[in-house]
Amino acid sequence: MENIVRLTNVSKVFADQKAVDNISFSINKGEVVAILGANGAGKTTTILMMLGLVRSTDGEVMLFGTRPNQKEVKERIGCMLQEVSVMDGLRVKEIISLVQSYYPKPMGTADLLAITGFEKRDWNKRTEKLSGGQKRRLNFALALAGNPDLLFFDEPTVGMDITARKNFWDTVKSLKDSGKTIIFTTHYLQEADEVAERIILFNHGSIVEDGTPTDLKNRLSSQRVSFQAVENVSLDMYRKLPYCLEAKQVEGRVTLVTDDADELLNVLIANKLSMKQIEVHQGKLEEAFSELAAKKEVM
Ligand SMILES: Nc1ncnc2c1ncn2[C@@H]1O[C@H](COP(=O)(O)OP(=O)(O)OP(=O)(O)O)[C@@H](O)[C@H]1O
Repeated sequence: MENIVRLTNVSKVFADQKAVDNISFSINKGEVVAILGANGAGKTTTILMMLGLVRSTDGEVMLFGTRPNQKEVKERIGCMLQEVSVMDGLRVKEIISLVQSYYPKPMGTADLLAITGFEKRDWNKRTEKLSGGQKRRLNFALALAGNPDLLFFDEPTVGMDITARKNFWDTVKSLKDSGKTIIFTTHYLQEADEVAERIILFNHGSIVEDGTPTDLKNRLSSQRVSFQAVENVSLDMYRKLPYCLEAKQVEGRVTLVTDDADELLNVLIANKLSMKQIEVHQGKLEEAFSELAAKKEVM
């Protein structure tokens, strides 16, 4: 597996503020990774260090086995940052062909149009005439113009409507399928849950969790097993079962809260409890985060 990003004991101090505190992680080719955390947790600073735009105070940041500020790295990365700023006075097609010209193997204009969903009639517009959504689309096109192997998106869907957001993430999935590595931040947890294969969770400059969305949900949130009770069994009986944390009943349907739904189902079956219409509900990422918030002051 080709290593694309490696951070080793990286810290960043701004004046008297420790923004990033001794973090380490590595990312392999083709991974789609979400960096999550509350405002000010250190996500953007970490991305800027990976882009070579901010120097770490301590530790080592390596991209493609070398320093991020090297030309051969810059030719392989693309980014869409939070601040939307594009050069005024140029037409969309001019700024795109300018950026394409910086790269040895840029993405073709037809592909860029198709991937970013730019309307051909907007291609001739001057950038200052673009709407907010069109400016974000232009930033997306500029991130892809060099046909990079590694893409960074810092809160890419802020200000996008629901359709634009869905199209954006569908595109990200197809970029992943074409072998690109993608790192993004978002405050929309559902996006991270649906798109990311891995979540790195920041809290006050440190990494507090690193795993798949399912890992995080299993580790941090409770699952529920619910069923239609066939026999009249008291809730206290369920509460005494191993792996059952809580039991409640609404209109004949029993819901058991558990930290291991598989084991609890085994126990229910071993106890020959008759059940109909069994459902297992996994916790949501929001619940996992609330649980962490209670424990570690995250989000
Ligand atoms: N250039 C800077 N100078 C001084 N302090 C900074 C600078 N950039 C970031 N910080 C501070 O570092 C901390 C981490 O900021 P960062 O922007 O990395 O957080 P974030 O997780 O991206 O937050 P958000 O979700 O709000 O974008 C914050 O306390 C912030 O005020």
